[in-house]
Formats: sequence, structure tokens, C-alpha cells
Amino acid sequence: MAKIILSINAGSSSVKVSVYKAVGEGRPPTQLAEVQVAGLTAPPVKLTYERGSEKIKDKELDGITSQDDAFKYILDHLTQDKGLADLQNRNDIAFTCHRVVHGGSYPTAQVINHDTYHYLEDLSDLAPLHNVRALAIIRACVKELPGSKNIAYFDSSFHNTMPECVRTYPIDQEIAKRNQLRKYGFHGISYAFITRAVAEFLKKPQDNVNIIALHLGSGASACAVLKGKSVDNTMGLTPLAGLPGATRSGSIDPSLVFHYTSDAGKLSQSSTKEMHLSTAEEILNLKSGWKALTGTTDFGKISASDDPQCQLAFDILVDRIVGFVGSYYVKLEGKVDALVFAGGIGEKGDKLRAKVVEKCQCLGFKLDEQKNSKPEDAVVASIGAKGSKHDTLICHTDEQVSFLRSVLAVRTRL
Ligand SMILES: Nc1ncnc2c1ncn2[C@@H]1O[C@H](COP(=O)(O)OP(=O)(O)O)[C@@H](O)[C@H]1O
Ligand SMILES: CC(=O)OP(=O)(O)O
Ligand SMILES: [Mg+2]
Repeated sequence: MAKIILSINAGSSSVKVSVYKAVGEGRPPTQLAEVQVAGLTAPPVKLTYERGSEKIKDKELDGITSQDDAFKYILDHLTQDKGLADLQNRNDIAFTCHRVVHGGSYPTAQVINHDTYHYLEDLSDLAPLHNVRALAIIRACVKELPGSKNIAYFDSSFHNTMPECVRTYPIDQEIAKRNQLRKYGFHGISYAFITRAVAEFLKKPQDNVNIIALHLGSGASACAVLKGKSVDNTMGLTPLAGLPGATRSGSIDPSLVFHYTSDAGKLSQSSTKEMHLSTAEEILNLKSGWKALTGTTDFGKISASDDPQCQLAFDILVDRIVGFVGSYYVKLEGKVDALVFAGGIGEKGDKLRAKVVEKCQCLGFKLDEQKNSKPEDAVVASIGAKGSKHDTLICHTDEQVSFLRSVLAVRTRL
């Protein structure tokens, strides 16, 4: 019987699952298929599926409203695909690897058992759009796939190398330690993939790579990578800090919430037994960002529109990104191999890339316009102008491969 591994990535607006087959000790598993259910914050929800030459693109789905629904749909889709001969039965699935955004102080992948599950559950309030949903999928796996082993890897782990002065918030340190209030940073699974892929592209050892990386998806962040390690990330205690996103405000003056509503500290109506969300957290995580400014969370539409609110949303993202690029350029002392764009917006948004790089021209970044509008279809593609001081790259990040590698690295037997 084939040993099938599912890599499950519950993002804030999508669920992406890659299917792999274990081919034996010491050899990397082979990828059989990739499936994505996207648009959970901007219906219609759409299915994309790829297995060899078999492709489904943007098929509209009804009745799917959560990451949990999406996962169950994906599981049925995979087992019912006659062309996926190695996965005809749920018992074929031996391992389910999960992207969990907040891993607290976990440095490496963890097998899910009673203790690890509850540790992650306790962290749910610190990643309200993510952990609760990833844990719901883990519970679904335990129920629907009793024969498979669940292993989790974390978006926060890559940032464990951030210096203390970056990690520490200037607040009462006794309270900070007791309540684990510090900057954790997120999108680390993607930044680990980007760092490794860019090192290969530049033909440099990974511990010699300095980049400013931008993961711009429904959640957006920037990361400063020095000698292959994260030294700063714009997200913080939770994924709310830093850049704005589809439904998130990004960094604002923290006292704004008390002026926005006097109910800021009360539990929101969408709180559940699993998710304790204050009114302020709900406003800043779910009712802000592009959605609040433009009514849509689709940044492709926002970029193409000449509506003034869309243009404002576009300009806000550009402004916040270039602010962090400048800050990280200084943190890296100008020794920057490349500025790297990744994530749905980073990979597809040529207009945004053009504007960001134009504003960063004073630092030595310049685009080749033709390459930017028609980038090479490769994992990493250069879009920088010939002769510019620093290169600009697009990286097609693959979080599912990245956390699968991290799981394999801890030598869980496959
Ligand atoms: N052509 C495009 N230009 C700019 N943004 C785009 C384009 N196509 C898709 N996007 C945006 O990419 C984002 C989704 O990114 P992705 O990284 O896949 O999401 P998630 O954070 O859920 O993993 C959405 O905001 C979507 O609108
Ligand atoms: C951490 C985070 O914000 O993830 P996503 O962009 O997938 O929502
Ligand atoms: Mg994502």
C-alpha cells in the first residue's frame, strides 16, 4: 500500500493541500497532486486542481464557507479522483502535515498528541484567523483519517533567530514574560522556502544570503533575512501587526480601538467556545484592510480599478511596504542580495511591484519593465534591470513543500 502524505495549509482565505507519495527512506517524497480551495473571504469560493496533465481552474463551489468545509471537500475530491491511483481510500493516507501559524516557543515540527494539541489550542487567541481553523482541520483528520499521524509545523519558528531587542516589546517585563507577550513573527514557512530557493538561484550558501522578502497574500508581511536567518518580520505577537491585509488593518496606533468603539474590550458576537475574540480584535482582524476600504478582498481587482478608494488602498499598501523596505535595508546595512516578492499579490501583482520598486530606486533597486510584466515561469525569476545595484526577484513560494521539508528534517519516520 502506498504511503500518502498530505501537506495542509490553512490560510486566512484559502486551504491548499499538496499530495505526496513516500518513496522510501532518505529520498524526498514525490508530489502527485495539488489542490486549492480559495476565496473564503471573497466568494464565490473556487477550486483549483492539478494532477499531472489533469487541471481544473477556478471551478465555483457552493456551500463552502470555512476552512473546515474546504478541507472535507478536498478530501472527498482526492479520494474520488480515479486518476489518483495511489489515493483511492482514506487508509492510504499515512501522514497529515499541518501548517499552524502560531507555534509559541516550539522551534521545530511537533507530532500532534494530547499535550501538543492543547498547547496550540491555548495559543489560538494569538492567531485568531488561523490556529482555530488549523486545529479544526486537525480534529477532522483525527476523526476522518484515524490511521494517519498528524504533524504540525509553525509559521513562527523561522523567526526564533530574531535578536532580543527586536523580539521584546518595551512593556513591563514581568508581565511580558508571564503572558508570553513578545514579537513572534509569521509567514516563516514561506520565508524558509524563499531563503532556500533564492540561495539556490544565486548559487550561494544559504548562510550567506541577505534579502528583504515580501510575502504578500491575504495576510502580508516583510522579513529581513541576514546570513540566511530571520532578523526581523513585520508581524508581531499576532499576525495583525505590520502591513495591512485583506481584512486586517496592519499596524495602527493601539489606542485607536478605544476611540473607534467603547465596546473594544468586550467579547465580540463571533466569539465561540474555541475562539475568544474581543470586539477590537474582530474589527482589526476581520473588518478592516482592503475589505473595509474597497468592499473587496481581491487585490487583483483593486490594482486594476480606477475607483479612488481602490487607488487609496493600493497607495496605502505601497506606502507601508516601502517604509519597511527602507527600515530593513538599514538593518541589513545595505548588504542586500535582492528584494524578493512572493505570495499571491507579490507573484501576480506586476503593478504593485513596479510602484514599490520605483519608490525604492534611491536604494539601488530598479526593474526591467518587460521582465516585470512577463516574468519567466520559474521558482525564482529575476525582474531587476541589468546593472542595478541590487537585484529584484519573484519567488513562487510553496509553503506545503517547505513545511514538509521541516517535518522530514525532524526525522519522523515515513
Ligand atoms: N493579478 C493579481 N494582482 C494582484 N493580486 C492578485 C492577483 N491575483 C490574485 N491576487 C491576490 O492574491 C491574494 C491571495 O494570495 P495567497 O497568497 O494565495 O493567499 P493566502 O494568504 O490565503 O494564502 C488575494 O488578495 C488575491 O486577490
Ligand atoms: C500568517 C498569515 O497571515 O497567513 P495568511 O497570509 O495565510 O493569512
Ligand atoms: Mg498564505
